[in-house]
Amino acid sequence: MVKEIFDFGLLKEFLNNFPVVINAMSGVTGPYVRRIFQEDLCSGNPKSTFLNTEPLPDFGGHHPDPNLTYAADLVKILKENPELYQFGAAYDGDGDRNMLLGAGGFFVTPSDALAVLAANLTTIPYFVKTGVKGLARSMPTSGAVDRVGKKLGLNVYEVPTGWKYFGNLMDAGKLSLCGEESFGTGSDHIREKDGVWASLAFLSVLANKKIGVKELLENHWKEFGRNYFLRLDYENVDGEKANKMIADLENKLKSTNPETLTQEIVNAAKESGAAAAPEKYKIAFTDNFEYTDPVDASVAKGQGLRLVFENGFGRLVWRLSGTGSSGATVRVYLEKCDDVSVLGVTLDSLKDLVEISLKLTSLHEVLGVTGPTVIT
Ligand SMILES: O=P(O)(O)OC[C@H]1O[C@H](O)[C@H](O)[C@@H](O)[C@@H]1O
Repeated sequence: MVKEIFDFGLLKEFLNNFPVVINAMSGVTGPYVRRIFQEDLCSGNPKSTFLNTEPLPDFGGHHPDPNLTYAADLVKILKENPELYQFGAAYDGDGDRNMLLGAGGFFVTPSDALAVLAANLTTIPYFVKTGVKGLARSMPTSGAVDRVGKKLGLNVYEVPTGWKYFGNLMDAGKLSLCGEESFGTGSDHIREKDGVWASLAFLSVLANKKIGVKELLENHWKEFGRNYFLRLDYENVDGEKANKMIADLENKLKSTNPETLTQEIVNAAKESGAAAAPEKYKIAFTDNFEYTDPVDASVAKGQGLRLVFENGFGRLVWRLSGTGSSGATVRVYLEKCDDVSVLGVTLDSLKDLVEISLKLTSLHEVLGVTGPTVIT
Protein backbone atom coordinates (compact mmCIF):
# COMPACT_ATOMS: atom_id res chain seq x y z
CA MET A 1 0.00 0.00 0.00
CA VAL A 2 2.73 2.51 0.96
CA LYS A 3 4.42 1.90 -2.38
CA GLU A 4 1.25 3.00 -4.15
CA ILE A 5 0.85 6.08 -1.98
CA PHE A 6 4.42 7.38 -2.18
CA ASP A 7 7.13 7.62 -4.83
CA PHE A 8 9.63 5.15 -3.36
CA GLY A 9 12.18 5.83 -6.13
CA LEU A 10 12.25 9.53 -5.27
CA LEU A 11 12.38 8.85 -1.52
CA LYS A 12 15.19 6.32 -1.86
CA GLU A 13 17.34 8.61 -3.98
CA PHE A 14 16.84 11.48 -1.52
CA LEU A 15 17.50 9.36 1.57
CA ASN A 16 20.81 8.13 0.12
CA ASN A 17 22.22 11.53 1.09
CA PHE A 18 19.91 12.40 3.96
CA PRO A 19 20.73 10.43 7.12
CA VAL A 20 17.78 9.93 9.44
CA VAL A 21 17.16 8.60 12.96
CA ILE A 22 13.91 6.74 13.48
CA ASN A 23 12.80 5.71 16.96
CA ALA A 24 10.06 3.07 17.16
CA MET A 25 10.03 3.46 20.98
CA SER A 26 9.68 -0.35 21.38
CA GLY A 27 6.15 -0.14 20.02
CA VAL A 28 4.36 -1.82 17.12
CA THR A 29 6.03 0.24 14.39
CA GLY A 30 9.38 -1.54 14.93
CA PRO A 31 8.94 -4.17 12.16
CA TYR A 32 7.59 -1.52 9.78
CA VAL A 33 10.56 0.74 10.48
CA ARG A 34 12.92 -2.14 9.73
CA ARG A 35 11.11 -3.23 6.56
CA ILE A 36 10.26 0.18 5.08
CA PHE A 37 13.14 2.37 6.21
CA GLN A 38 16.06 0.17 7.18
CA GLU A 39 15.80 -2.56 4.52
CA ASP A 40 14.34 -0.47 1.73
CA LEU A 41 14.36 3.34 1.66
CA CYS A 42 17.55 3.90 3.68
CA SER A 43 19.45 0.79 2.59
CA GLY A 44 21.83 2.97 0.56
CA ASN A 45 22.76 5.09 3.55
CA PRO A 46 24.62 3.28 6.35
CA LYS A 47 24.61 6.44 8.46
CA SER A 48 20.86 6.23 9.08
CA THR A 49 20.01 4.87 12.52
CA PHE A 50 17.02 2.89 13.80
CA LEU A 51 16.25 2.73 17.48
CA ASN A 52 14.05 0.48 19.62
CA THR A 53 12.67 -1.50 16.68
CA GLU A 54 11.94 -4.56 18.82
CA PRO A 55 8.35 -4.34 20.11
CA LEU A 56 8.30 -4.97 23.87
CA PRO A 57 5.26 -5.53 26.09
CA ASP A 58 6.54 -2.88 28.57
CA PHE A 59 8.01 -0.62 25.85
CA GLY A 60 11.41 -1.16 27.42
CA GLY A 61 10.27 0.55 30.63
CA HIS A 62 9.76 3.88 28.83
CA HIS A 63 6.64 5.94 28.24
CA PRO A 64 6.00 5.35 24.50
CA ASP A 65 4.83 8.89 23.90
CA PRO A 66 6.49 10.74 21.02
CA ASN A 67 6.94 14.21 22.48
CA LEU A 68 9.88 16.37 23.56
CA THR A 69 9.77 14.98 27.10
CA TYR A 70 9.33 11.25 26.54
CA ALA A 71 11.31 11.02 23.29
CA ALA A 72 14.10 13.18 24.73
CA ASP A 73 16.75 10.64 23.68
CA LEU A 74 15.91 11.22 20.00
CA VAL A 75 16.15 14.99 20.48
CA LYS A 76 19.52 14.50 22.19
CA ILE A 77 20.96 12.40 19.34
CA LEU A 78 19.96 15.03 16.79
CA LYS A 79 21.28 17.87 18.95
CA GLU A 80 24.60 16.14 19.52
CA ASN A 81 25.10 15.30 15.82
CA PRO A 82 23.85 18.37 13.96
CA GLU A 83 26.09 17.79 10.95
CA LEU A 84 25.16 14.14 10.63
CA TYR A 85 21.44 13.53 11.05
CA GLN A 86 19.02 15.57 8.96
CA PHE A 87 15.71 14.20 10.16
CA GLY A 88 14.28 12.36 13.14
CA ALA A 89 10.96 10.65 13.78
CA ALA A 90 9.46 8.85 16.77
CA TYR A 91 6.19 6.91 17.01
CA ASP A 92 4.01 6.03 19.97
CA GLY A 93 3.26 2.54 21.25
CA ASP A 94 0.48 1.73 18.76
CA GLY A 95 2.09 3.72 15.96
CA ASP A 96 -0.70 6.15 15.26
CA ARG A 97 1.13 9.25 16.49
CA ASN A 98 4.45 10.74 15.37
CA MET A 99 6.96 13.41 16.26
CA LEU A 100 9.12 14.98 13.55
CA LEU A 101 12.45 16.74 14.01
CA GLY A 102 15.06 18.33 11.78
CA ALA A 103 18.85 18.60 11.99
CA GLY A 104 20.06 19.81 15.39
CA GLY A 105 16.76 18.74 16.99
CA PHE A 106 14.69 21.40 15.19
CA PHE A 107 11.16 20.64 16.38
CA VAL A 108 8.27 20.61 13.91
CA THR A 109 5.03 21.21 15.79
CA PRO A 110 2.31 18.79 14.68
CA SER A 111 0.23 21.84 13.73
CA ASP A 112 2.96 23.07 11.39
CA ALA A 113 3.60 19.59 10.00
CA LEU A 114 -0.10 19.41 9.08
CA ALA A 115 0.04 22.80 7.35
CA VAL A 116 3.21 21.93 5.41
CA LEU A 117 1.68 18.65 4.24
CA ALA A 118 -1.53 20.44 3.24
CA ALA A 119 0.43 22.94 1.18
CA ASN A 120 2.30 20.18 -0.66
CA LEU A 121 -0.15 17.30 -0.96
CA THR A 122 -0.10 17.25 -4.72
CA THR A 123 3.58 16.24 -4.66
CA ILE A 124 2.43 12.84 -3.31
CA PRO A 125 1.21 10.32 -5.95
CA TYR A 126 -1.81 9.20 -3.86
CA PHE A 127 -3.29 12.70 -3.80
CA VAL A 128 -2.54 13.27 -7.47
CA LYS A 129 -4.77 10.27 -8.07
CA THR A 130 -7.55 11.00 -5.55
CA GLY A 131 -7.50 14.81 -5.55
CA VAL A 132 -7.61 16.84 -2.33
CA LYS A 133 -11.15 16.83 -0.97
CA GLY A 134 -10.73 18.92 2.15
CA LEU A 135 -8.64 19.49 5.28
CA ALA A 136 -9.41 19.29 8.99
CA ARG A 137 -7.87 19.93 12.37
CA SER A 138 -8.96 19.50 15.96
CA MET A 139 -10.01 22.73 17.68
CA PRO A 140 -6.88 23.12 19.86
CA THR A 141 -4.58 22.53 16.85
CA SER A 142 -3.16 25.81 15.57
CA GLY A 143 -4.75 27.57 12.63
CA ALA A 144 -1.60 27.15 10.47
CA VAL A 145 -3.52 24.75 8.22
CA ASP A 146 -6.38 27.27 7.90
CA ARG A 147 -3.97 29.65 6.20
CA VAL A 148 -3.16 26.96 3.62
CA GLY A 149 -6.82 26.07 3.09
CA LYS A 150 -7.65 29.72 2.50
CA LYS A 151 -4.91 30.14 -0.07
CA LEU A 152 -5.67 26.90 -1.89
CA GLY A 153 -9.44 27.30 -1.72
CA LEU A 154 -9.94 24.14 0.39
CA ASN A 155 -12.45 23.64 3.21
CA VAL A 156 -10.82 23.33 6.63
CA TYR A 157 -13.07 21.67 9.24
CA GLU A 158 -12.49 22.45 12.92
CA VAL A 159 -13.61 19.50 15.03
CA PRO A 160 -13.40 18.57 18.73
CA THR A 161 -10.44 16.51 19.96
CA GLY A 162 -11.06 12.84 19.11
CA TRP A 163 -10.48 11.02 15.86
CA LYS A 164 -14.10 9.92 15.34
CA TYR A 165 -15.04 13.38 14.07
CA PHE A 166 -12.51 13.08 11.24
CA GLY A 167 -13.78 9.58 10.45
CA ASN A 168 -17.28 10.90 9.76
CA LEU A 169 -15.93 13.56 7.39
CA MET A 170 -13.78 11.02 5.58
CA ASP A 171 -16.67 8.60 5.14
CA ALA A 172 -18.67 11.43 3.61
CA GLY A 173 -15.87 12.16 1.13
CA LYS A 174 -15.22 15.61 2.60
CA LEU A 175 -11.70 15.07 3.81
CA SER A 176 -8.26 14.05 2.52
CA LEU A 177 -5.88 15.19 5.26
CA CYS A 178 -6.37 15.89 8.95
CA GLY A 179 -4.35 16.25 12.08
CA GLU A 180 -4.17 17.13 15.73
CA GLU A 181 -1.71 19.00 17.89
CA SER A 182 -1.39 15.76 19.89
CA PHE A 183 0.94 14.33 17.21
CA GLY A 184 -1.73 12.55 15.17
CA THR A 185 -1.78 13.05 11.41
CA GLY A 186 -3.68 10.99 8.88
CA SER A 187 -5.29 10.84 5.48
CA ASP A 188 -8.14 8.96 3.87
CA HIS A 189 -5.84 6.07 2.86
CA ILE A 190 -7.17 4.66 6.16
CA ARG A 191 -9.59 6.08 8.69
CA GLU A 192 -6.95 6.48 11.40
CA LYS A 193 -3.94 8.55 12.27
CA ASP A 194 -0.81 6.88 10.99
CA GLY A 195 2.67 7.74 12.29
CA VAL A 196 4.73 5.94 9.65
CA TRP A 197 2.54 7.41 6.88
CA ALA A 198 2.98 10.92 8.33
CA SER A 199 6.76 10.71 8.35
CA LEU A 200 6.84 9.25 4.81
CA ALA A 201 4.55 12.07 3.66
CA PHE A 202 6.79 14.69 5.27
CA LEU A 203 9.93 13.10 3.79
CA SER A 204 8.22 13.09 0.38
CA VAL A 205 7.79 16.86 0.59
CA LEU A 206 11.47 17.25 1.53
CA ALA A 207 12.51 14.91 -1.29
CA ASN A 208 10.41 16.78 -3.79
CA LYS A 209 11.87 20.14 -2.83
CA LYS A 210 15.34 18.74 -2.09
CA ILE A 211 15.71 20.79 1.09
CA GLY A 212 16.12 20.23 4.84
CA VAL A 213 13.46 20.42 7.55
CA LYS A 214 14.27 23.89 8.92
CA GLU A 215 14.44 25.42 5.45
CA LEU A 216 11.11 23.83 4.52
CA LEU A 217 9.43 25.27 7.61
CA GLU A 218 10.98 28.71 7.23
CA ASN A 219 9.97 28.90 3.57
CA HIS A 220 6.46 27.83 4.54
CA TRP A 221 6.16 30.52 7.24
CA LYS A 222 7.48 33.19 4.86
CA GLU A 223 4.87 32.23 2.32
CA PHE A 224 1.84 31.63 4.58
CA GLY A 225 2.66 33.46 7.85
CA ARG A 226 3.26 31.70 11.14
CA ASN A 227 1.13 30.57 14.07
CA TYR A 228 3.35 30.36 17.13
CA PHE A 229 1.97 27.55 19.24
CA LEU A 230 2.61 25.99 22.63
CA ARG A 231 0.83 23.32 24.61
CA LEU A 232 1.39 23.12 28.35
CA ASP A 233 0.35 19.89 30.07
CA TYR A 234 -0.23 19.64 33.80
CA GLU A 235 -0.34 15.88 34.27
CA ASN A 236 -1.54 13.78 37.15
CA VAL A 237 -3.22 16.62 39.05
CA ASP A 238 -6.17 16.29 41.41
CA GLY A 239 -9.33 15.68 39.34
CA GLU A 240 -11.66 17.67 41.58
CA LYS A 241 -9.37 20.68 41.63
CA ALA A 242 -8.89 20.52 37.85
CA ASN A 243 -12.65 20.37 37.25
CA LYS A 244 -13.21 23.27 39.61
CA MET A 245 -10.50 25.33 37.92
CA ILE A 246 -12.12 24.86 34.51
CA ALA A 247 -15.62 25.56 35.90
CA ASP A 248 -14.44 28.72 37.68
CA LEU A 249 -12.68 29.91 34.53
CA GLU A 250 -15.76 29.29 32.43
CA ASN A 251 -17.83 31.36 34.89
CA LYS A 252 -15.26 34.10 34.91
CA LEU A 253 -15.09 34.30 31.11
CA LYS A 254 -18.89 34.34 30.91
CA SER A 255 -19.68 36.75 33.71
CA THR A 256 -16.85 39.31 33.78
CA ASN A 257 -17.51 42.56 32.01
CA PRO A 258 -15.37 42.52 28.78
CA GLU A 259 -13.56 45.78 29.64
CA THR A 260 -12.61 44.48 33.08
CA LEU A 261 -11.43 41.18 31.58
CA THR A 262 -9.38 42.96 28.91
CA GLN A 263 -7.78 45.18 31.58
CA GLU A 264 -6.83 42.10 33.61
CA ILE A 265 -5.32 40.57 30.47
CA VAL A 266 -3.38 43.71 29.55
CA ASN A 267 -1.98 43.93 33.10
CA ALA A 268 -0.87 40.28 33.00
CA ALA A 269 0.75 40.81 29.59
CA LYS A 270 2.65 43.80 30.96
CA GLU A 271 3.89 41.71 33.87
CA SER A 272 5.31 39.17 31.42
CA GLY A 273 7.62 41.88 30.10
CA ALA A 274 6.60 40.98 26.55
CA ALA A 275 3.34 42.86 26.11
CA ALA A 276 2.09 43.96 22.71
CA ALA A 277 0.12 47.22 22.34
CA PRO A 278 -2.94 47.12 24.68
CA GLU A 279 -5.42 47.25 21.77
CA LYS A 280 -4.07 43.91 20.51
CA TYR A 281 -5.65 42.16 23.52
CA LYS A 282 -9.23 43.12 22.67
CA ILE A 283 -11.39 40.03 23.01
CA ALA A 284 -13.33 38.84 19.96
CA PHE A 285 -15.20 36.15 21.94
CA THR A 286 -14.97 33.55 24.67
CA ASP A 287 -16.87 30.25 24.66
CA ASN A 288 -16.87 26.57 25.45
CA PHE A 289 -16.34 24.95 22.03
CA GLU A 290 -19.41 23.27 20.59
CA TYR A 291 -19.51 21.27 17.35
CA THR A 292 -22.35 20.19 15.15
CA ASP A 293 -21.25 17.34 12.92
CA PRO A 294 -22.03 18.31 9.32
CA VAL A 295 -22.57 14.64 8.43
CA ASP A 296 -24.87 13.24 11.13
CA ALA A 297 -25.91 16.52 12.83
CA SER A 298 -24.83 15.21 16.26
CA VAL A 299 -23.81 17.94 18.71
CA ALA A 300 -20.72 17.82 20.95
CA LYS A 301 -20.75 20.40 23.75
CA GLY A 302 -18.15 21.53 26.30
CA GLN A 303 -15.14 20.70 24.15
CA GLY A 304 -12.75 23.31 25.56
CA LEU A 305 -12.74 26.91 26.78
CA ARG A 306 -11.58 29.45 24.22
CA LEU A 307 -10.55 33.07 24.58
CA VAL A 308 -10.02 34.49 21.12
CA PHE A 309 -8.52 37.92 20.49
CA GLU A 310 -9.70 40.29 17.78
CA ASN A 311 -8.11 40.57 14.34
CA GLY A 312 -6.48 37.15 14.44
CA PHE A 313 -3.96 38.22 17.13
CA GLY A 314 -4.15 34.85 18.82
CA ARG A 315 -6.05 32.77 21.35
CA LEU A 316 -5.91 30.69 24.53
CA VAL A 317 -7.60 27.34 25.00
CA TRP A 318 -8.04 25.31 28.18
CA ARG A 319 -9.37 21.79 28.39
CA LEU A 320 -9.19 18.61 30.42
CA SER A 321 -7.58 15.64 28.71
CA GLY A 322 -9.84 12.70 28.01
CA THR A 323 -6.95 10.22 27.99
CA GLY A 324 -4.74 10.70 31.08
CA SER A 325 -3.72 7.42 32.74
CA SER A 326 -3.58 8.65 36.35
CA GLY A 327 -5.23 11.66 37.95
CA ALA A 328 -6.39 14.47 35.68
CA THR A 329 -4.45 16.32 33.01
CA VAL A 330 -5.09 19.99 32.26
CA ARG A 331 -3.98 21.17 28.83
CA VAL A 332 -3.39 24.82 28.04
CA TYR A 333 -2.88 25.84 24.40
CA LEU A 334 -1.40 29.20 23.44
CA GLU A 335 -1.37 30.53 19.92
CA LYS A 336 -0.32 33.79 18.31
CA CYS A 337 -0.45 34.61 14.61
CA ASP A 338 2.26 36.59 12.90
CA ASP A 339 2.58 37.49 9.24
CA VAL A 340 5.80 39.46 9.57
CA SER A 341 8.19 38.19 12.28
CA VAL A 342 7.98 34.55 11.29
CA LEU A 343 11.44 33.40 12.41
CA GLY A 344 11.14 34.15 16.14
CA VAL A 345 11.44 31.83 19.14
CA THR A 346 8.14 30.31 20.24
CA LEU A 347 8.63 30.73 23.99
CA ASP A 348 9.57 34.41 23.57
CA SER A 349 6.58 35.10 21.32
CA LEU A 350 4.13 33.52 23.74
CA LYS A 351 5.43 34.82 27.08
CA ASP A 352 2.50 37.21 27.43
CA LEU A 353 -0.08 34.49 26.75
CA VAL A 354 1.55 32.18 29.32
CA GLU A 355 1.26 34.91 31.96
CA ILE A 356 -2.33 35.71 30.93
CA SER A 357 -3.30 32.06 31.32
CA LEU A 358 -1.69 31.83 34.75
CA LYS A 359 -3.38 35.01 35.98
CA LEU A 360 -6.84 34.15 34.65
CA THR A 361 -6.84 30.65 36.11
CA SER A 362 -4.55 30.96 39.19
CA LEU A 363 -3.50 27.57 37.92
CA HIS A 364 -0.39 27.08 40.02
CA GLU A 365 -2.15 27.98 43.25
CA VAL A 366 -5.35 26.03 42.51
CA LEU A 367 -3.62 22.85 41.31
CA GLY A 368 -0.69 23.10 43.73
CA VAL A 369 1.94 22.86 40.99
CA THR A 370 4.95 24.96 40.06
CA GLY A 371 4.87 24.41 36.30
CA PRO A 372 3.78 22.12 33.47
CA THR A 373 5.05 18.53 33.28
CA VAL A 374 5.24 18.56 29.46
CA ILE A 375 5.77 21.54 27.17
CA THR A 376 5.19 20.95 23.47
O1 LIG B 1 -5.98 15.66 24.72
P1 LIG B 1 -6.54 14.29 25.03
O2 LIG B 1 -7.99 14.35 25.43
O3 LIG B 1 -5.67 13.57 26.02
O4 LIG B 1 -6.53 13.48 23.68
C1 LIG B 1 -5.34 13.17 23.02
C2 LIG B 1 -5.59 12.23 21.84
O5 LIG B 1 -6.06 11.00 22.36
C3 LIG B 1 -6.37 9.97 21.42
O6 LIG B 1 -5.20 9.61 20.77
C4 LIG B 1 -7.40 10.45 20.42
O7 LIG B 1 -7.59 9.49 19.41
C5 LIG B 1 -6.97 11.77 19.81
O8 LIG B 1 -7.98 12.23 18.97
C6 LIG B 1 -6.62 12.79 20.88
O9 LIG B 1 -6.12 13.97 20.31
